[in-house]
Amino acid sequence: MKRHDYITWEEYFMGIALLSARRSKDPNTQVGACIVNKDNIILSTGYNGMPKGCSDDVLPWERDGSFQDTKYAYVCHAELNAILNSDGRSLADSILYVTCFPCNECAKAIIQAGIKKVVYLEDKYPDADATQVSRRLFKMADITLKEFLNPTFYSDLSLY
Ligand SMILES: Nc1ccn([C@H]2C[C@H](O)[C@@H](COP(=O)(O)O)O2)c(=O)n1
Ligand SMILES: [Zn+2]
Repeated sequence: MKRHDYITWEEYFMGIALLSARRSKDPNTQVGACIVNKDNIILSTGYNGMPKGCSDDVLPWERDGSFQDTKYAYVCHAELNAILNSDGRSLADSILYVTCFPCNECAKAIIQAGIKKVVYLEDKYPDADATQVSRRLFKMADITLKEFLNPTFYSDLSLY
């Protein structure tokens, strides 16, 4: 008889997003993303990090300071990296699994890429302007938003 306690597709893809986040060098917030098509095939993954060829030993990881001296000016977000890592595969009607709610810049890229659903784990900055703008854009663009809720699964895996 087959086993029945296997993980769901959602748990599997969010698990991959969580594992991707562990590649991030960001000392404060590690974010991972996984994009999947309607046949449950993984199209791409990504995590937040400095652009290719730009040393993450040289660029700043600080949160505070002048624009040029903080990470925010340089870091590529996990969602954008996942979109750019898709290597020409169509992302039309795909689903994005991401460990942190997308910012407004990523929301624009998500919409333009044709992603139709965003499953997120944590809404870390719910009151931030970037989050409010994202929610507004997702609503207008008819993107489905779903919060992923399954703390037991992740504490079992010690991934989160
Ligand atoms: N949806 C998101 C949100 C944030 N990030 C990245 C950008 C930074 O590397 C980090 C946030 O840093 P914090 O302000 O929390 O110190 O996470 C992302 O990739 N995707
Ligand atoms: Zn973003």
